[in-house]
Amino acid sequence: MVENKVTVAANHVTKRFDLAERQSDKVKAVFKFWGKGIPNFWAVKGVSFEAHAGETIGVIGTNGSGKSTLLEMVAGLTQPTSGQMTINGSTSIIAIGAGMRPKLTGRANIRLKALMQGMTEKEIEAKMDDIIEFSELGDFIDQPVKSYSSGMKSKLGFAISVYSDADIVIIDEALSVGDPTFTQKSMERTKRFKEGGKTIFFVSHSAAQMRQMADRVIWMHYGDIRMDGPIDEVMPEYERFLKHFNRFSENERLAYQKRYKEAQKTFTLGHLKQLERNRQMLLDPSTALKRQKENEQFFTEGSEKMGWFTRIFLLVITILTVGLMNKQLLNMSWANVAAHPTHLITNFAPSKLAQLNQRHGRTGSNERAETPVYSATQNTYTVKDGETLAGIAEKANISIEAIMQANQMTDQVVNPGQEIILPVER
Ligand SMILES: Nc1ncnc2c1ncn2[C@@H]1O[C@H](COP(=O)(O)OP(=O)(O)OP(=O)(O)O)[C@@H](O)[C@H]1O
Repeated sequence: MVENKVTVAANHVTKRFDLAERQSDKVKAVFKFWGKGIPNFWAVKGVSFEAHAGETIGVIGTNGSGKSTLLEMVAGLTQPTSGQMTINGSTSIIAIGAGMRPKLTGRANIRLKALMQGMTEKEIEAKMDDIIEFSELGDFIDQPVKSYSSGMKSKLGFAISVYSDADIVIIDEALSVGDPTFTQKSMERTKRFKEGGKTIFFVSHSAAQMRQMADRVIWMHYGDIRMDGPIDEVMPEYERFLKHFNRFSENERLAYQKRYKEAQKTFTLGHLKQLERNRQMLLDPSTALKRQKENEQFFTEGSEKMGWFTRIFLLVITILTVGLMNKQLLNMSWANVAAHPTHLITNFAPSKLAQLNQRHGRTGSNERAETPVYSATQNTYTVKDGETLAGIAEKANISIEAIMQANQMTDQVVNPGQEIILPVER
């Protein structure tokens, strides 16, 4: 039976955002396998549900509870951090301005979105007039979308989706900004989707719209599913919560939100795994271990999947590469590479590299440089009391410039006890 077909299956799905504000934090985020230092925020904390063909599922929750993040994962616009989101069919999301190119006209956006949803040019041409008529945008269809009001964007998005024939339609608050006549017309159309066996996810803060549209409701609460069930069971509970929440004083409300948001920052996949283990034990202790093993994959994220062996292997490769570059570029011995591992970095400024290239006889035009070539296969020399750079240069029969170049010195000051490189002319 069509109605029993599972179209969406979410299995312990999470979504983590990095709260990295500064650029340096973002650079650190690239090296995630080091793992620490970037504050996390878990917008979705391990949700599981199944949706079927012919179901209209309302998604409710206070602001920031994770509704849009969850549905963006259903639409495939963003990937879960961990867990599994299985989508069985094509998807279409209608959110205010979602997927619209603001600089293109309404008509061009229709064409683009329809192409992305797999329609052929011929199909688009055949449906174009109907889509424009449904959108009620009239002459504005040839104006850039950036000039549209949010209601107009929503009308355009809705009109495109009505004709896209996707199996899973996600309506994320798109009906909250249109005028009542358009909203009513769109709701009627959505009901027809349902009759056609599509799965509809419907987000709205309007209890009346929810009651008119949905037969089942998922209540999102700070990244968790607080309730999932028939509308007659979930809506009264949600309304009771809202009534209670709205009676809070400003301070009580802030404290409540802070407590939950804090839990979203300190959440870990280990914690989720433990909760699931406990749940399995309560359900059936005899199969709990088996289930635990089957579910293991859902509690690791991409970067965590990198085992310790891989991490150590990568570390060794990185050290060897930097060492080899030091040796080749700076002509250092392995002993010197070990003694000055950061030498390459301090030499890496473009001007320094140019100096090095010159030192190695490499010029931009691949010609050999005329200037003497010094090798940093050095003698190191310890500056004695009262010695000057000029005196050392004279004794060693090397120019002051060559010594300064080999040691990246910006002035001629040397101090007793300081180790300097005396380069050898090749
Ligand atoms: N790119 C992002 N980076 C950091 N945090 C984000 C990002 N996107 C969303 N969030 C946070 O994730 C949480 C969930 O956001 P989401 O938009 O999914 O909530 P919502 O339930 O749809 O809210 P609303 O009803 O206001 O639309 C919020 O606390 C939000 O601040």
